Amino acid sequence: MLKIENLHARVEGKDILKGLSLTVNPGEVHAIMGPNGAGKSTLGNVLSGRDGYEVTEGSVIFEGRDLLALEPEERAAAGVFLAFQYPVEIPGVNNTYFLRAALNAQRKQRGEPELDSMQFLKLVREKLKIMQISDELLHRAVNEGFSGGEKKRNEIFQMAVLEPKLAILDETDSGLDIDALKQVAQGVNALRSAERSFLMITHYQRLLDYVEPDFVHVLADGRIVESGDKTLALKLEEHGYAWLSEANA
Ligand SMILES: Nc1ncnc2c1ncn2[C@@H]1O[C@H](COP(=O)(O)OP(=O)(O)OP(=O)(O)O)[C@@H](O)[C@H]1O
Repeated sequence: MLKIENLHARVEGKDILKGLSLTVNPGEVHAIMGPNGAGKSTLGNVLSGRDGYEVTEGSVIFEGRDLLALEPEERAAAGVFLAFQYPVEIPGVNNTYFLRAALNAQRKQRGEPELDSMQFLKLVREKLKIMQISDELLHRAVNEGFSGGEKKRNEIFQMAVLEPKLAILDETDSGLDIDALKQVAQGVNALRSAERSFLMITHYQRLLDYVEPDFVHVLADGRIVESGDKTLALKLEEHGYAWLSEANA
């Protein structure tokens, strides 16, 4: 589904990704861990096509297509979703309206018919049920005045509605209380399927107690330096990243 080879990327003239390679097959959940400033968010931003990130070398093939050649909205329509580390507030824009506009823009790009308000409402109700969340946040402006946890839950709800093929979650667990963490994890698990893959950027192994990854990778200094199963996350929790450099020395 996703094949990243020797990816190099630069931000503001600074090299951040320095030869990152990663393959994700359909249905797999990959956790990306690593020290602060290693380039984890940069990876998510490069994949989603955010402005200001310059790819200087390497390739990214997504479902047989050159992802880097696509515009951000084409990537979204192709099924790439990024849940932001810091979700943005859009004052004055109703959350439900925003979601419907986003979904319909993607459907239009794919040549699918747009959903009218009744069809959309039906979809929203289904998703609210699956995600086990109340509709209270939907009536407010996008993320405006939302608590940190509410913003993260809203991101997961957006993901549920947009039904991406590849979901990149950038520290979606940070700042969540225990109940919200379980709720977000439950949402992710409900969306796991044989066709949908996840890249979960996280600092904490506790998320992985609830969403069991198929693979755990350590991203350090712009590349993947170690990969393993979920026991790798437990070792990192116990010993920290220094252990890895010592073990590899
Ligand atoms: N827009 C930008 N302008 C300047 N430097 C940037 C920009 N975006 C990222 N960087 C730099 O790139 C490096 C990698 O940042 P990135 O956010 O990808 O790291 P990270 O692994 O996600 O870190 P954290 O765990 O702290 O969230 C950092 O040194 C950061 O300061």
